[in-house]
Amino acid sequence: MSTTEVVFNSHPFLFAIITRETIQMYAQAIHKLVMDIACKLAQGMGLASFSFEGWPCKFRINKYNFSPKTVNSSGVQIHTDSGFLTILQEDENVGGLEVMDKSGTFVAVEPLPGTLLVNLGDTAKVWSNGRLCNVKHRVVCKEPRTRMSIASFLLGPKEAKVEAPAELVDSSHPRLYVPFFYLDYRNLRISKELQAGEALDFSSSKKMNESRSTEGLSVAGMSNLSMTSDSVLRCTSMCTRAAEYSFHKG
Ligand SMILES: O=C(O)CCC(=O)C(=O)O
Ligand SMILES: [Fe+2]
Repeated sequence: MSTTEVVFNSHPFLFAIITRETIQMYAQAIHKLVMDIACKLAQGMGLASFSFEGWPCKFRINKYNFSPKTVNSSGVQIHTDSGFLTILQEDENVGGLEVMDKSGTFVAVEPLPGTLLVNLGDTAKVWSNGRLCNVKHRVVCKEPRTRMSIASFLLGPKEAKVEAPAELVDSSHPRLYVPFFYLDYRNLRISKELQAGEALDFSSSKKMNESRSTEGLSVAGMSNLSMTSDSVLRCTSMCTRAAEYSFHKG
C-alpha cells in the first residue's frame, strides 16, 4: 500500500505542540478527502474515470497575529486560490474569513466548530471549461485575538497541462482557456500581482481571438518567470505561514 510522503517546512515552535505523527496522519486524511471530493466533482460531470492521482497537494498552517491595532484591517488580501480545490479548517473561535458572492458582496463565514470549508480555485474553472467557479475570498481582522487556520490545497498537475478534458468541450461549450502549465500560471499570478483570478485572461481563448493573437500570448505571458513564494503578496505582516507541508502518494 502506498503511503503519503510529507515534506516538512515548519516553524520551530510548532514542533513543540504538534508531533510529526500527528502531521502525517492529518496529511493522509486530508489527502484522501481532497481526492474524494475532486473525483466526485469529476463524476458529477460525467468523468467517472478521470484521475487526480499525482496532482501535488500541500497544507499550510496560517497564524494571524491580530491585535487591537489591527482590527478592521486585512489579514489576507482578496484572492482566489490558484489550484483545483482547497479545504479550509478554520479557527473555531476567531472569525475573519469572507467570501464574495455572485453580486460582488463579501459574506462573512462564521466559525462553525467541527466543520471544514471547501472552495474551488482557478484550476477548477479552467479544467471544467467554466462549469466550476473559483471563489474570491479574504481574511479581515475582526477581533484582537490570534487566529489559526489550516488550508489544504489540491494544486494543478505537475507534468501535464491544465486543460478541460475533451468530454467537456463541444460546439456549444467551446474551449474557454488555452492549456497551460500550472507552475507557469502560478508564477504569472505572482509576477503580475494578479491574485484574484484575473491572470486567467492571459489564457482566455476569447481574448486571444479578439486580439488576433495566437497561443503566443500565453507563452509570452507565462514563460521565463522565476518562482517566488505567493505568500509574499497575499499575506500582510499580520499573517505568517507557521508551517507548510507538501504531500503526495509515493
Ligand atoms: O485563513 C483563512 O481562513 C483563509 C486562508 C486562505 O485563504 C489561503 O490560505 O489561501
Ligand atoms: Fe485562499
